[in-house]
Amino acid sequence: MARKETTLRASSLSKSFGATTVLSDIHLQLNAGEWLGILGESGSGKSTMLRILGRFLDADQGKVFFKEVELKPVSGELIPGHESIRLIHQEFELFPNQTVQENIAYSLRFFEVGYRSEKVAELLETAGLGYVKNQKAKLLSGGEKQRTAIAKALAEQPDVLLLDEPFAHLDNHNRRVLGDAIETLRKQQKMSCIFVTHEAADALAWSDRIAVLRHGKIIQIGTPQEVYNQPFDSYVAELTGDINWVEGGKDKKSCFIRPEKIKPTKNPEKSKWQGNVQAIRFHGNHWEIRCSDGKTKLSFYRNKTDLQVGQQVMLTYAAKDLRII
Ligand SMILES: Nc1ncnc2c1ncn2[C@@H]1O[C@H](COP(=O)(O)OP(=O)(O)OP(=O)(O)O)[C@@H](O)[C@H]1O
Repeated sequence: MARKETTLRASSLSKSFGATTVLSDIHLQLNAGEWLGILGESGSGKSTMLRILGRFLDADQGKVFFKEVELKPVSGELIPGHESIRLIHQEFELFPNQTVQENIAYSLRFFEVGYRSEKVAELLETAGLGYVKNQKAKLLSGGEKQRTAIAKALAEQPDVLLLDEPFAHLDNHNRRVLGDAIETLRKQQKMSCIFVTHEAADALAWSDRIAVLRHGKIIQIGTPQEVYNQPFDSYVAELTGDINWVEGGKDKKSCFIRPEKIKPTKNPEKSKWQGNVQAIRFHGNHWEIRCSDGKTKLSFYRNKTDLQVGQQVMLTYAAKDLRII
């Protein structure tokens, strides 16, 4: 099997601010064309890691390689960053008094006029920005600013795009528009991308692989399916989705089942658990039904339901869907 080409690689990175260790022994590899999500809670060190990978901040220890060439320290240099790596901060860095298309065109200023116009038009179209192309950047909404910043960065055709919370503060619709835009542009330009997020749903939906960061350490790296279905520990299990802890493991948090794997049954022979409905919540595309037998709580999802609060219910699940950590 052909070996995957690595665009960015971090080896044993550590970083402290004063007495606080923010990153500790980070090993990471970004494959060519890959979309890697860094999932972690606020303060886990995500932005610090991106700044080191983008060569905006030096690690105390460890090395970063771009296409297996070690990046030089940034301290003491006038211009931070790297020509093939673009970091988009939460603050976007647009020219506020220039229009959307002028912002994007700026990244292409060294190219011939015809090519530049063609490329700007293409990026406006893919990023869904045609309707605001003549709007000054300072007048854009958060989602439009975010898309303009990404289109501007992509105009430079970087090998690696680093995105700091790209979906933060966006409603569902804009989240989808932005995600689709990045995905299309990324495929067209064969770019690799690392994005950080504290939202498990975004990491699961957009990543080829997810690295889970906790207190500055990567505790698991895997495909979204691996991280969701075979979490390394109870922290990852709870971070990545709703969970029911059930008996069967070595302690209270070692055996679990996801709510979508449980269903109600009317057949006592199939029943694995019996309790009463405590609450029913509507989530748009499914109902969440929370039950209790006085000792344990179990919740499950249904597309439709005629259950009532207080009603007795028997639940069943397949033994293969129980996960032991
Ligand atoms: N320049 C700095 N000086 C001192 N402490 C810092 C500095 N930059 C970051 N920190 C601290 O390092 C820790 C990690 O910060 P970082 O911004 O990397 O976390 P994060 O996971 O990106 O958080 P968030 O999701 O809230 O943005 C925090 O406790 C933060 O206060």
